[in-house]
Amino acid sequence: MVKICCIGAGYVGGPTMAMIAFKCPKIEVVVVDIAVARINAWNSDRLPIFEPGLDEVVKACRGRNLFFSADVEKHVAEADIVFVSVNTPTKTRGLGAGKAADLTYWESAARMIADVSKSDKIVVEKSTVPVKTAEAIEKILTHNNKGINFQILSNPEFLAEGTAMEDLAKPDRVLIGGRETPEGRKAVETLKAVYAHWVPEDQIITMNLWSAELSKLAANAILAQRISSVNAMSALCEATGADVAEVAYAVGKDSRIGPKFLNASVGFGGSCFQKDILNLVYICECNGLTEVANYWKQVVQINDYQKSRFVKRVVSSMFNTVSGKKIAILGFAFKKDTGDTRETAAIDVCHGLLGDKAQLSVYDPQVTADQIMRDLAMNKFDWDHPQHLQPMSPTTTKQKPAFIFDGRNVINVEELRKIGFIVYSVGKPLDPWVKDLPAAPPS
Ligand SMILES: NC(=O)C1=CN([C@@H]2O[C@H](COP(=O)(O)OP(=O)(O)OC[C@H]3O[C@@H](n4cnc5c(N)ncnc54)[C@H](O)[C@@H]3O)[C@@H](O)[C@H]2O)C=CC1
Ligand SMILES: O=C(O)[C@H]1O[C@H](OP(=O)(O)OP(=O)(O)OC[C@H]2O[C@@H](n3ccc(=O)[nH]c3=O)[C@H](O)[C@@H]2O)[C@H](O)[C@@H](O)[C@@H]1O
Repeated sequence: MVKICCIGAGYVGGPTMAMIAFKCPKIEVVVVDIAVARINAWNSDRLPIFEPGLDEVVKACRGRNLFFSADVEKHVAEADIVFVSVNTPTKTRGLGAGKAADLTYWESAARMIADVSKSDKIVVEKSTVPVKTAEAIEKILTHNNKGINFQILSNPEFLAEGTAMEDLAKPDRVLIGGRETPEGRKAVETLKAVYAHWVPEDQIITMNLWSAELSKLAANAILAQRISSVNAMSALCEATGADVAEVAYAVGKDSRIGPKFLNASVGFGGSCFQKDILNLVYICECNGLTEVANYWKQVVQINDYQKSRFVKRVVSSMFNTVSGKKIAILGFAFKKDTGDTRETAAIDVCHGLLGDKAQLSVYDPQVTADQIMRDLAMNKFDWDHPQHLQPMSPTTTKQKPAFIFDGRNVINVEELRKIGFIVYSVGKPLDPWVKDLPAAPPS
């Protein structure tokens, strides 16, 4: 029986391994993590992450051929294939801070694999990593040469949160990169055989290691670029009376472009798009490709612009101040069907509004109040200007007129206008109220 161990029981490790166990009953899969609370949650009735369809798959396999354990070293030592699915966040300090990927977690996982291994292993990069990481990992693994053969494969993950189980069950493609040596090719075939249990062979693409590593960064950069492109258009739509949904529909009908990922929004969020593009920017800079780096940087800059544009719309619509005004924020996670708040646009929007002293009530069915408070904790209360000393205008106490600002274009504008709301929707023809206000007043 092939034994798989996955280091990292997060949004990728958990669902991915659950799907492998589900589709391959003869393979034993153990997901390990240093976060004991997370492992306990995976072993409980309340899984640590919310994903539609995940509960059912975990329940079908847990205790059969799917296990969650905090005994990291034991299960790594016993495995034939070790997936590494640890976090690779943006570095916050040192060389490349604010851009480069922080590979601390990856490196410590690799050192541990090297230390505890007593048999040959295939080590699979599941985390999103800078191109050429496999070379560094190889060096770590073979540093204390104990006569053990390690083959490194790149097998980036393309699932999106909220649809992870669907994406895993029917992936557009599975990508495997390996060394172009007989041992490398053999390792690629071994991993391919795992996915071939449910993925058609022509959808399992194999290539060299560096192409596979870079393909992941490229895919995320191009997806995010589509959103920034349509969001840039949304600003022009508002200025001209065009409707971004109509424009996106017309553009997406071109079969060369396609309809997906053209929804204008308050900006993309999530743990990966921004981090992966910044990482790409850093890699370009390190390779002396300044123009290429600047090109991709612009995708993130437009995303930041879209978030601040949204906040400015809210503030300027409500008489240029939201101080003391009650604002309900519906939805806090970075997209629907997830409780993940990492890099959610809602944090920036809330910070922008809190900066102008708005009173926020935030609700999201998948996010706890504690989590929201933690995410917003960076705000400082303005002690010099206590709110109770500030005069309340009649409009702030009565809360009229009432406004709705739709950063997702999901509400029925006409119905809400009928019952008296002033409505702003990203990229849509402007409400007469908003129309005469500057799109982006000076901050
Ligand atoms: N979240 C997503 O939708 C996707 C994420 N990715 C990539 O997958 C990787 C993981 O992402 P997530 O699952 O979202 O992160 P996560 O933060 O949810 O999970 C990572 C887990 O690794 C554990 N960990 C860290 N160092 C460890 C060590 N040395 N030993 C054992 N456990 C360790 C952490 O405790 C954590 O539970 C990242 O590189 C990300 O870019 C790729 C595709 C989709
Ligand atoms: O590497 C990763 O982590 C993953 O990143 C994204 O997945 P994810 O971030 O989970 O979710 P998306 O559906 O891509 O949405 C990202 C953000 O873009 C926003 N978005 C998406 C689509 C769109 O048309 N408009 C738009 O604003 C979403 O609301 C969300 O805030 C990619 O879609 C996955 O393929 C990739 O594996």
